[in-house]
Amino acid sequence: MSAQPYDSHRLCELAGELIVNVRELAARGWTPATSSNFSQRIDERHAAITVSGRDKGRLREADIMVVDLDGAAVGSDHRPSAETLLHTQLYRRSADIGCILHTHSQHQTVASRLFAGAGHVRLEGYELLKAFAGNTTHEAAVNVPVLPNSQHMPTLAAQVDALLDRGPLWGYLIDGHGLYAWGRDMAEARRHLEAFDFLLGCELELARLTGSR
Ligand SMILES: CSCCC(=O)C(=O)COP(=O)(O)O
Ligand SMILES: [Zn+2]
Repeated sequence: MSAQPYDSHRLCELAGELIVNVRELAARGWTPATSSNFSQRIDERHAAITVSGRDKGRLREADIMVVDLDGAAVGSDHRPSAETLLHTQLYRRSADIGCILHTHSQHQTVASRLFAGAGHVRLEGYELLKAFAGNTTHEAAVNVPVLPNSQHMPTLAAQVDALLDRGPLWGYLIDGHGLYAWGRDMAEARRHLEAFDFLLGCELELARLTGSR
């Protein structure tokens, strides 16, 4: 029997962390109807990712599989997330990215619709902007890009690559779809995801109260 081409202890640890965190996010209603996908980097060539179509609220070890950074399944007959390329492109692009969280919360989805025309949501003046790694002041604005939705992952991946060429990025929205957020590890990715969701909720509420959109 050939050994796995990755550290299986590390996979076990990462899978356990994914299960706990994904279930918590699902309990908030951020992963409706089997939507959303989640991954963690195992090493420079492999990532653990959710199997396509699984109920993220009941995630268990069998719902997590390994892919290489081209998105091909490693040692599994399951189909990885339909959006695997959006994960692997980020792992390929930066060795600093260790965890990627994609959710479909109502804030994320409604904000993506409302701001699709503008192409981004400008987050400015919030103390919580300091939640984003490297942001030391509430004075720095963060633009969350909104990409047109597509079922063609290479099209989306090319747009994300172009955004990354322009400067630091912690996440992006896809119109009518949801949010991708990432970080060095689960804790940082989750902090970014939660900050985005909260701040998008603030923008929606402000738009409602002021009738500005
Ligand atoms: C029913 S949700 C449609 C697909 C999607 O957007 C998603 O996040 C889940 O896809 P996966 O293949 O990762 O289950
Ligand atoms: Zn999705």
